[in-house]
Amino acid sequence: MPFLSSSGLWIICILLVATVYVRLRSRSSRKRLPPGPRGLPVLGNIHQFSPLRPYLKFREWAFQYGEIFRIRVGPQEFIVLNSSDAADELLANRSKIYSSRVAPHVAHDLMSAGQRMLFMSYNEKAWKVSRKYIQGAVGPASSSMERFCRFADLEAVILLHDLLRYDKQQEGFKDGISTPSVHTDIENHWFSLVRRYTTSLVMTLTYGKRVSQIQNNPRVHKIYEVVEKMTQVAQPGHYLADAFPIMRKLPDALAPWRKEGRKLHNWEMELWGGLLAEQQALIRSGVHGESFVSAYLTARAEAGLENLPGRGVTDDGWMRDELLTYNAATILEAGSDTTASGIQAFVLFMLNNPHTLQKAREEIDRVVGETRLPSFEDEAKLPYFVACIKETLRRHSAIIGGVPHKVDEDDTYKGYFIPKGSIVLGNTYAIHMDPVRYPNPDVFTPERFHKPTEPTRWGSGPDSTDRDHYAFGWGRRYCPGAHIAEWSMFVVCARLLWAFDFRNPSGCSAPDANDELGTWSDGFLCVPKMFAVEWKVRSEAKEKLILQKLEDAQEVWILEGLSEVAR
Ligand code: HEM
Repeated sequence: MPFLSSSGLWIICILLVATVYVRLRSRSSRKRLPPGPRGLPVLGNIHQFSPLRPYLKFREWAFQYGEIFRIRVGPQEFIVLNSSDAADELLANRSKIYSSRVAPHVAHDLMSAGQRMLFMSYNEKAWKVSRKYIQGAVGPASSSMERFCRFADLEAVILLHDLLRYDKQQEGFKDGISTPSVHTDIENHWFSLVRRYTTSLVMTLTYGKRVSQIQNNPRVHKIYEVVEKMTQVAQPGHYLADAFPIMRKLPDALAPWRKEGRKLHNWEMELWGGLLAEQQALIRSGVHGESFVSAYLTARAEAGLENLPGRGVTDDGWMRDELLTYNAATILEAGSDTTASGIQAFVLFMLNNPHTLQKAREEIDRVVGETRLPSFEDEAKLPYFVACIKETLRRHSAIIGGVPHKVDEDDTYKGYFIPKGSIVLGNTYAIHMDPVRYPNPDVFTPERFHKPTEPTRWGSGPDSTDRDHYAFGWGRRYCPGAHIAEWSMFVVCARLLWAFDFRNPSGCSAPDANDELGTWSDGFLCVPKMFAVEWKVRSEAKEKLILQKLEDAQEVWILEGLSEVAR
């Protein structure tokens, strides 16, 4: 059978079968699908948008087709919702049937061995169990928020101190030597100091271990490498086997992605599995801090299940080791770069809008004064500053394109048929840039959210129809870490404004926040590219206070008995 040796012919056969399948399916459905651009047979619209920046094309199509449009990626139907009304109605009000996912085959089945909850279907027991525990560890319950606020308060002091020291190291800035506005080495850049803050925080909540230093810390850098790799591998269009399920039946010799996916699984498990094994050893030795994983392992051991290797959940709902380690990993991954980039984006918008920066700083100075740091308790008295954070999340949230959901049953919306199994995407970018809902959407305008006489309402309020923005998604897949993300942005950004006269180094101008391609990275996480900032402390008194708070923080770490994450 010489023809079988040609992978090209195999692929053609498969594509032909897929074409026939798609044609038959579309003929059998006489119902009215939403409008959308014409695509190619078999491939659909896959060639019409950049898989690394789909949100730009999706916004154009939103203008053209209105609040709902349909495209096809291979055989996969893709319904895009471009108004907050449509997204609220389907993804929130009808979330019982709109909360699944279409898992990318290579990223989920192979790289994650089916254990990454972000990709799991709504009806999977493993998702329900995972969601419950993650929500408990990082969600809005008062016990987790109390723990989070205690550690965030201390970690934010360390960040201030790191930036004080960082400024002193950047002699080039002070001498007026021009510094490139785009760096490639994150290791010694202030971006990594913000990453240290977010990663240490989620590491403490998850494993009871701190990250005191990010430089020369390959393990912590690897968390970011895994996120980068995973989001790249999961990108629609990256593998034909994701779009054409029939290709998954090919033998190993014709399916190079299979070997690659399994290799990636082993690579990431060196990190995640290592963290779990260390925690198990600590528990056995009786010396371990308070954390999500240690509390879970202790409870599981008390139920007589100390050793529970393997994947998934038991019949009575206990997570086996590999699912547990992936859930811990999910908190580390989802809670690190997203929040760090939110803080970096805030700094970028402040540098782009000096009058806003001045107004927010004046509010903070008025409420806080010189002799103490801004704290969580100041929130109600800082409505303009809170509005600046909301506007940052509206104008450019890290997951700018939204995370696709899948619908589990046939449905209709305003007369349009939405077939079961379609991917349904809340088009966050188009919604956030809707000129009716947000006049002059390109312009950074915190005033649109500034309501000084009303109590503070964060994006994470319970009612999705009454939200200021949609940076955290919708319905039953709504981001469980939204509260801690917003609170981190609150405490860190307030302290940055209070402590530093941050500005562009002389000879550099801030990157233009409206330059989508030049200033923001591409990919699933669309975050600011590195840019230079001079961190100049605003007064000696403030510097002294930061140094004193640093000593207090270090005493608390010792009292809490928090160990350091091994490098
Ligand atoms: C500014 C920071 C953050 C942003 C913009 C963000 C945004 C999002 C979005 C858009 C989703 C998908 C929602 C949907 O499918 O409708 C999501 C899911 C998720 N987020 Fe966040 N997030 C942030 C921070 C965090 C933090 C700090 C954590 C945890 C420590 C976290 C944990 C998760 C998890 C576990 C999911 C998956 C939920 C599921 O699939 O059921 N996120 N996030």
